Amino acid sequence: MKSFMGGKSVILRLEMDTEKTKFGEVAAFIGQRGGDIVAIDVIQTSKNITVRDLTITVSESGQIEKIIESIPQLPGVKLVNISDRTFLLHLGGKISVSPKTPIQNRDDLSRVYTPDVARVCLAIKEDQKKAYSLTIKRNTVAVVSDGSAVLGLGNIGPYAAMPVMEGKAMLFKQFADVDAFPICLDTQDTEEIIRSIKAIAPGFGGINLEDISSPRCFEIEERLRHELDIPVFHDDQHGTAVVLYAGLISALKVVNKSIGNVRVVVCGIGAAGIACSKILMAAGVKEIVGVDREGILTADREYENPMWNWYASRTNPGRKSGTLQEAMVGADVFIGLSAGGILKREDVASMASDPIVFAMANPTPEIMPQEVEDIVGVMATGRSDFPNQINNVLCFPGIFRAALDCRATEINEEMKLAAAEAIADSISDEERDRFYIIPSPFNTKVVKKMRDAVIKAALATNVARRVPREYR
Ligand SMILES: NC(=O)C1=CN([C@@H]2O[C@H](COP(=O)(O)OP(=O)(O)OC[C@H]3O[C@@H](n4cnc5c(N)ncnc54)[C@H](O)[C@@H]3O)[C@@H](O)[C@H]2O)C=CC1
Ligand SMILES: CC(=O)C(=O)O
Ligand SMILES: [Mg+2]
Repeated sequence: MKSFMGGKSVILRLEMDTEKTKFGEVAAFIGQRGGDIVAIDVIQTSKNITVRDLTITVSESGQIEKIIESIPQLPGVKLVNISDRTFLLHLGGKISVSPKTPIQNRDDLSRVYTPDVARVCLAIKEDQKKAYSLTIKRNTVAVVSDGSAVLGLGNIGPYAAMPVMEGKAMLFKQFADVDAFPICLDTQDTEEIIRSIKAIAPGFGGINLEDISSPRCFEIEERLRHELDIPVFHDDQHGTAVVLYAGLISALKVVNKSIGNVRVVVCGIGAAGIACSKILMAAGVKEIVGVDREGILTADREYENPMWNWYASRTNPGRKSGTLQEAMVGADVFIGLSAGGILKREDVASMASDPIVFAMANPTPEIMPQEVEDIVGVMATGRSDFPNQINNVLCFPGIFRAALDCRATEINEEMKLAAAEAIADSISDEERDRFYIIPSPFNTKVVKKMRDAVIKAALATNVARRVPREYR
């Protein structure tokens, strides 16, 4: 049987002999096995035979496979076809390019293309800044990956990375009307990546680096920030840190603890884990203990990864050593940016009272919310199907909207902080509770608030090359 890789939604095409089984019996049979029929399409009917597509969702992975396996138990019912809705959504890719104006006659053709386009080209040659007014540059961002750290799936390469990058491009457009292109590079060489991105930069107003593994991601971003005059933003570092910070401010209010007094464990000292730790240090967290595959990072050891030596020298003031389990004892906050399923209920039970657990690995969190619901103060994941989604989708559309609108040369610390505060301010004290610490990506207030706050920060720090009309 086809594997659904943990999928929770499927379309089953069933042929039913209505003399042998009534549809109500089929529906009840599926319901008893945990399937919720959310749509029914009648494909064909004849005297005794009816063919229907049933769209079924389940709440737990593995249930779809069980339902499919048990269909032969139904008398007179034949399984004709199985479609995975998620794969259907990806057929042919998720985005396309469409012209802003139709080309209806030869006159249109000569203006959008040759000969008239040449005059526009020469105007830009004369004054390169005109690229912002006469091309797509001012509203376009490149979403660039090398496929080396895709979600928590690891180094799956540039072809397999494309669905995520297409998804990010969709989110840019839907949430902030930014035109984004997914670009997956067939190289994991630092210099080649830098060269490739610099070579494509003329057509873009910003570069969003995505799912490039650490420590290469740090040098790539740093070099590009200096060598390009458009914002370069590694989403997994800064987008994640902005949203994490906003989520933590809110969660601490729920459990009534202060940022200066909490003990924080960060698991996964890669791109996201390091950036999140940096923002927490800047916000006044005094005790952070970092844990990676080799256990707790401590200044008593020398690591091959230069970022880990840097990290160990600035965290773990008590020079603890040992395992993740040992780090968790008495901690107030767990921040997971590592891999799925590595945290156990006992680990959470060993934390301080009202623990905050942000299990942010995708697609599988370090621990599933249902395993610890009754013993956590606040629980969040990076996923869309649980409450409290802490995910960089809340940041990158709005922060780039602002950076493009004021033609910022970079996205600096002040702009990131302004973005975090705008997210946190989108929830009032009355609204906030343990299941609602962070606004939904569908909350249209967030991008507007973020745009305003980030543009003001860009203007105040002199990185804006254009003052949008409403700020003049
Ligand atoms: N919710 C969100 O918005 C975001 C979530 N993430 C998630 O965070 C995770 C890491 O992403 P990146 O930092 O971009 O990748 P990365 O490859 O730069 O870093 C991952 C780090 O986790 C460590 N790690 C892996 N398995 C581990 C284990 N069993 N125990 C301890 N450490 C382990 C690796 O050694 C590495 O240092 C991924 O699952 C990703 O999906 C990343 C960015 C945003
Ligand atoms: C959300 C995201 O960017 C990641 O998991 O890598
Ligand atoms: Mg990512």
